[in-house]
Amino acid sequence: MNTFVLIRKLWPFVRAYRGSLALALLLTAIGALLAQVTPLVMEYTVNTVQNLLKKPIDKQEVSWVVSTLVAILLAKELLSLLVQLGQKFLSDRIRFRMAADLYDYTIRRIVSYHLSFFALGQNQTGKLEKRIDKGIDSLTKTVKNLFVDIVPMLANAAFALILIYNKNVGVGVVATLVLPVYAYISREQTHRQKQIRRNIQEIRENKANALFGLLESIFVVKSFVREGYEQGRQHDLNHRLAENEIRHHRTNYLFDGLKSVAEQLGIVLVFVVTIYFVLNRQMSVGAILLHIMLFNNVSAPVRHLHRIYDEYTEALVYAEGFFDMIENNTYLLQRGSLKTAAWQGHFALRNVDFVYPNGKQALKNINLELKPGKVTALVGLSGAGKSSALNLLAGFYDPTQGSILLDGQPLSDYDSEFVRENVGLVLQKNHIFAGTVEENIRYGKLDAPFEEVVDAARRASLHDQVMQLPNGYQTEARALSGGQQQRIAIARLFLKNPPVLLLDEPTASLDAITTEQIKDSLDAIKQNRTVLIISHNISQIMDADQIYVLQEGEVIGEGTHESLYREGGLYRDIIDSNARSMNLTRLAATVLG
Ligand SMILES: Nc1ncnc2c1ncn2[C@@H]1O[C@H](COP(=O)(O)OP(=O)(O)OP(=O)(O)O)[C@@H](O)[C@H]1O
Repeated sequence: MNTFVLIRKLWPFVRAYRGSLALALLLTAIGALLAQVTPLVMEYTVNTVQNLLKKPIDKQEVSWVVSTLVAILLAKELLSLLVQLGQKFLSDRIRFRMAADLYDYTIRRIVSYHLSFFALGQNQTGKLEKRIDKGIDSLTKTVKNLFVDIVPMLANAAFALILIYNKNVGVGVVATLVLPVYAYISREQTHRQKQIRRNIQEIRENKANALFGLLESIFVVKSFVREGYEQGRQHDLNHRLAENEIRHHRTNYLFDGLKSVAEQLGIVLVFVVTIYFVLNRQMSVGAILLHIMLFNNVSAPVRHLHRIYDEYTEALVYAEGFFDMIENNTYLLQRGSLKTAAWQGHFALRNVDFVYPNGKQALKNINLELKPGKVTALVGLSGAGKSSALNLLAGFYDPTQGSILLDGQPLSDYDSEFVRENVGLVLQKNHIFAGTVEENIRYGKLDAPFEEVVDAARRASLHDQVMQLPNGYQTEARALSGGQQQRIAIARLFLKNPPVLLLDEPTASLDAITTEQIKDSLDAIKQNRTVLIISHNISQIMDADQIYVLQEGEVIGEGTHESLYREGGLYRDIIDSNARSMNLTRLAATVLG
């Protein structure tokens, strides 16, 4: 990414603050002019003092000259202070507000992406978090550097150079000569740092991700006594980062030293040339002080310019990853605008192939239908592609080949929010947010009164257990057991009350009695809805109106429980295994007597 592209991408975010920017630039010009006052006053002082020394001391004249100079210097300092305060205030306002806008925009973009975006290795939680944070931080710094720091510095250096040239072209040329040397050293420095910076960025992302992973899996780490192994993995990353940081800093010190030499050389040259003119009586003694101070006004900003350039090149590296992430239209849900009141909820997959972003083909030439008001079940061994099919129906992913129809129209023609509003999901791993039980259930219907939340919890066989908790519905939901969390997800679904239900192992982590209660509740809300259920629990499968048997991503059988069982094959094997694992003979003998 180059500067032009970066400014073009940043401009939409900066535009809102163009008034503040213009004001900051105005203050900049005033500040740069003020910075030249001191050298001029010093030149005048030296020359005046020299003239005063040539004649007998006139106390009145001396005190007038001294008080005037003190007044000018104090007034200049006061004005400079006000200008700097104004600049800092404006710069902070632009920076922090723009950071907030960038965060808003990033969140809006990211939550609208397809799940396939989050399935990519480079987009794991920790890495994304680091990229967003570092990206926004670098960009806001860049705006401050570009619009608030660089311009004042350049203005200051330019005004000082103009003044030097105005005084003497020879001294001006000497002062200017140092600049290309400076620029060359800075460019070399940046060039050498580029790859190191990329390494640092990559390691930082991996480190954040590894730390997230470690904290998330702390139970597994402890149960397998893998503390030492995990420490080793973190240690490698930390040390690789440390080595790169050391190389980065070492290069900086070296080049900073070179630049300091160039600057000192400049001062010596300006000094020598000015002395030459002074001794030839072409300049006053005050010119020595004036030129040295003006040269300082040229070199000081240039010295800072490198810091800015440095931060800027770092920002370019981070900006690249950041904009790649927030401008990724490939993962934006491309959906139409269709919304229909005559919703039937008839879904159909037609010759659907689906390949995950990592290249794994999960579905091959799938044809299946979810009929309105009917219960459809997907059965198959682990990894057969059942959840993948459900993900496609929920619109989380798009098929690689083939089409998904909803009431005869391609699913992609529908407004995606409209479809998701009408579809309720209970997944294998139901995410419970940080928050109370009440907040987590209410997520199904944000404006639901408390009574409705309680009613949903009752239907999900959760209410009684919640009431036994010391803080009832105000208990932190993540502190509940796996089965209780599963029921929070089911209560959430009851509250949402959608016409289509997609259930992936809805009772996976529940005990037998709760499973039966939930089954009854689900049976009650299944009436007149389109339902898809995936379950390894045969009692939930047998009642389905239509069952599809999946094997290695393909539909290998369809029908009712009875017809599929008669056909034999995988379905029969699954049912028989289920029956055997339940030890049906003994169970029947004890239960039925
Ligand atoms: N996010 C993913 N990225 C890549 N491959 C995936 C992803 N999710 C699933 N797969 C792969 O796709 C195939 C089908 O997985 P899927 O989860 O659909 O199976 P399933 O029938 O639901 O299995 P289970 O009964 O164990 O839940 C598997 O081989 C799995 O490894």
